Amino acid sequence: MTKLLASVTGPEEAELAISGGADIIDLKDPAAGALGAVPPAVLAATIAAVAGRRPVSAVAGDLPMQPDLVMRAVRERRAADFVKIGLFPASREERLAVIGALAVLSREIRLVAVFFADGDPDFDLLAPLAEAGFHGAMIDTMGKAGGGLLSKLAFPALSRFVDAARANGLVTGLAGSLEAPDVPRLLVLSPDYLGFRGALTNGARGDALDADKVRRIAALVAGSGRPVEGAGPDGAAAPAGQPVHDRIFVRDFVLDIEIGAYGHERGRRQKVRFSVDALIDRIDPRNDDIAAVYSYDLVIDAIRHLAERGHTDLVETLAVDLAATVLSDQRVFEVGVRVEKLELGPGSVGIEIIRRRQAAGG
Ligand SMILES: O=C[C@H](O)COP(=O)(O)O
Repeated sequence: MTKLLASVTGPEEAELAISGGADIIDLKDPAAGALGAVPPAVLAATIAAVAGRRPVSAVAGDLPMQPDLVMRAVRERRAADFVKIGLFPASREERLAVIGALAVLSREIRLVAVFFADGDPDFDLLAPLAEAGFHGAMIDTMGKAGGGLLSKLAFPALSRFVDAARANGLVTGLAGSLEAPDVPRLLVLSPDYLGFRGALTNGARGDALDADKVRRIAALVAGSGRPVEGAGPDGAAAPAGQPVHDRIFVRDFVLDIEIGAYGHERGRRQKVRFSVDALIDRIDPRNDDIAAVYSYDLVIDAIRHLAERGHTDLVETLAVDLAATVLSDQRVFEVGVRVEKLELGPGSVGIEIIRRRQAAGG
């Protein structure tokens, strides 16, 4: 299950984060950069205040890729349960030198490497990180303006990161100006944790933490916040004679995809148009919560994911796989998928399928 990592500035905010439901207390000075470090004394005070109720992580700081500097910063924070080290922009050799030097500390300190979506992330470093004994790897953003993680790294790339990190035995985390609507989308990837700072305050990243904001994000990460009390299993009860389901749709979504059974269709991409209609539980007007709805974002992410998985011979396969992904969300009752190839003639050719959730036990 995905956990909530909350970045805090010290003992007081740690207390708020714990009361709001955070699973990991991550010490950071937001005013000092993406991975701005707090002094070791603040780390010690926070560890004492948290008193083992939650794991505490500390960041090493926004440091250049110089082994001596990074080693010193990590050693100073060895009291933390995890120390996060940013893989800031540098040559591969420079980053490898830092990773190699840290191997000696990985026996006594759980190290987590932080890639930056907007800082030349090199996922080929996941294997060297695992060899050096790192405990985990996460992605964050260096810049905190101009959009969050999903605007800086596409969903398929994030999916590849989570899969590759896991294949290397690393714990995985995603962060970077994440907002509430990002949570259900990223939960699809089942990262070990999602990290937040900005969304846990009442304003900017540097403002004070707000326990209610933590609570809301914690509920989303836990996958709760679905129908409100008394709404019944299908959301708001439908008045007699009215439909019990609503429909969300994505229409005419065109992507370039490697598809086709003919030889001339291999090794190239062609335009494919997707339209999806999903019947979902009737929307409950009392529950204005992103967690309560099955969002079209989830459909779009699923389409993009399919488009990046490599060559597929048949549109039928794409349609069936997309329908299965959409239906795998318990909030979807029935799905219609239309997949059309657009470059085989003056019109379009393709397939349209409808799939319905099997009744429980059926
Ligand atoms: O480790 C998580 C970060 O502190 C995320 O901060 P942010 O949500 O403000 O980008």
